[in-house]
Amino acid sequence: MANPTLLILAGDGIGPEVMGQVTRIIDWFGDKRGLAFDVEHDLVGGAAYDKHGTPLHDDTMARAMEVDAVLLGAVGGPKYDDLDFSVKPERGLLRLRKEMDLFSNLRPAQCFDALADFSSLKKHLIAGLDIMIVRELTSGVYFGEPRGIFEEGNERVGINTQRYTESEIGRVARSAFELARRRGNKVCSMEKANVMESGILWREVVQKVHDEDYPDVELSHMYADNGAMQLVRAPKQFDVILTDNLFGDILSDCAAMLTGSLGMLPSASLGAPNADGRPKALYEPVHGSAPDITGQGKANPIACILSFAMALRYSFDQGDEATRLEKAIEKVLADGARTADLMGEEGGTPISTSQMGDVILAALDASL
Ligand SMILES: NC(=O)C1=CN([C@@H]2O[C@H](COP(=O)(O)OP(=O)(O)OC[C@H]3O[C@@H](n4cnc5c(N)ncnc54)[C@H](O)[C@@H]3O)[C@@H](O)[C@H]2O)C=CC1
Ligand SMILES: CC(C)CC(=O)C(=O)O
Ligand SMILES: [Mg+2]
Repeated sequence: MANPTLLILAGDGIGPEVMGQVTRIIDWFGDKRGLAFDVEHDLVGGAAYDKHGTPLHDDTMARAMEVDAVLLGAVGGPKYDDLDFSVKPERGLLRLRKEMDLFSNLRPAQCFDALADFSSLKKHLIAGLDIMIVRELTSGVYFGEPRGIFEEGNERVGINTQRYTESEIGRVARSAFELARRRGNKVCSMEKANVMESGILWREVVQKVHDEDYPDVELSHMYADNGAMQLVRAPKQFDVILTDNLFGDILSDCAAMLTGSLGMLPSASLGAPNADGRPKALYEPVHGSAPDITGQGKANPIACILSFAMALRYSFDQGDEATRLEKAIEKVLADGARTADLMGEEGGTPISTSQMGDVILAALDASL
């Protein structure tokens, strides 16, 4: 049987640095576990703009549609801040999400025991934390029309449109309920139904999908601003949080700090299952290109490595191998391995991006 195919788009800033460690881990699974992938590399974001004048070449888009999974590092950076909006690096990533129809973005926030002291919250609030944010990814205000900056009288007006159809809400709600059934069986849906019509529709559709097909799952609704507050007040009250594109973007960065660092949070962006039952999928860390630490060997590669673990689980039916990788990360953290972002007030000597890769590979070897 042919090997599964992986398209790696390392992107910009720390993207290539963290992805460098992921490729070592992919090689390890090929060498030591007989789990070989056919890996291809291509450009996205500013790197693609520099070569092709577009943040995502059509050939790259076409290949993303064909492979079994895409792994992405990060896009963007100050070098590209003044580019026309249509060719900004971030547009390359948004095009991938839209054209691959990756409507369900899974952003798990789990607190590793070894980092429970490191979070900016008190230990008892986050020890054992395990929540899953399900963020709608292909619609909402990031894509709605009209959008743009227009002349209006003697000044300019910036417009973005929050737009959701019932079917867009329904399909992501289903994915959240399905996930909840395999976890703590609870979904909290977050919107702003008090001030936005799209929020009213969101709440109605989520409730209807629940009542018709998932009555066994515990469902609650919360305004997203209260949700942000509750996430830092008592995060363990949540199991699955279901929310839209914009609120999900913000709430997941917030959830990252519950786990200690934005450098720890992975994500999976999934579409509807293909004929073979496998969804189109893109895996990427939640963080961006981190221009402030690019090129210094300081980036934490764990979010990107955990994203590959999600690929093993969700695209390749390799849940046991995903767990092996997650346990290896748990072990190195327990042994005290820390990149600079994980240094607490007590200080200590951080290890570099590649040294974090070294110790995780050693822990994988020890797992055999
Ligand atoms: N999915 C993507 O490719 C995303 C891209 N971006 C883009 O990235 C650029 C920078 O955006 P920012 O707002 O600065 O967000 P960011 O996530 O790149 O960085 C925020 C802060 O977290 C730190 N950080 C992030 N990842 C880290 C890691 N792995 N290890 C250690 N520290 C880490 C950074 O050093 C920075 O202080 C922008 O161009 C933005 O549009 C932002 C978010 C997501
Ligand atoms: C297109 C991205 C830069 C938006 C973002 O911050 C994210 O998806 O996390
Ligand atoms: Mg974000």
